[in-house]
Amino acid sequence: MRSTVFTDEENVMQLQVALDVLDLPSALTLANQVSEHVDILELGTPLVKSVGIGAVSAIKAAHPDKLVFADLKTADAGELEATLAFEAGADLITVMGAADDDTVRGAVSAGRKYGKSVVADMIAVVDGRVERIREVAELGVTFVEIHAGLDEQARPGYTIDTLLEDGRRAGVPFSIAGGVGIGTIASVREAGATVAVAGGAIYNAPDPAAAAYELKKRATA
Ligand SMILES: O=C([C@H](O)CO)[C@H](O)[C@H](O)COP(=O)(O)O
Repeated sequence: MRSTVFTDEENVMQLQVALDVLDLPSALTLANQVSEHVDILELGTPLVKSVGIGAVSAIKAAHPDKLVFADLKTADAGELEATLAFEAGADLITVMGAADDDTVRGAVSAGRKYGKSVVADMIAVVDGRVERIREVAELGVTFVEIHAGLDEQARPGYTIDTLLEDGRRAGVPFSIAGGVGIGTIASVREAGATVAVAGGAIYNAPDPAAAAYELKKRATA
């Protein structure tokens, strides 16, 4: 694996907020509310699709001191899509871990060109997930995101535990996404995650700033 813009400083787990809103004013408002308590501002996939890649530039311009993560979930044309986001100001982008190896390689190649980071999103890779995590790590991604998407989370009986178990087994740097909240973030840290991703636990909270503050406290405890 290769670390570029992203640095795992002093092995302290970082907190990433997923701005899963659908318009730029709402994204900017939420980012302003929570930025002091988070390390990484993520433009969720629906936001990028709704607003366009210009949303990345707007968030970066408003928060130049934060890492900006464009959750592209690229499934094809890895170099092209990663380049679009890096040119727009993204510090990290996602490529699907389930994508063709050449798609992952293309995104990694763009990351190297721009000195930015590529994260492999393992959403929908369930069987053989640990093996695929190791393969994409070999392809040069900065870290993997072990992720249960919103649809998987909505199924009865969902727990974060299998994500954590695969993170422990994989032996490569990883983030966890999929219902991270006050009740689970300590277990994410204990599993050894580099980054905890929280969306709904922050944007659905009555006070998003307070929720981000509490998560950050537990992320670093
Ligand atoms: O990536 C996400 C999802 O696939 C929608 O694009 C979410 O941002 C990610 O799952 C984090 O959100 P929560 O699960 O609500 O914490």
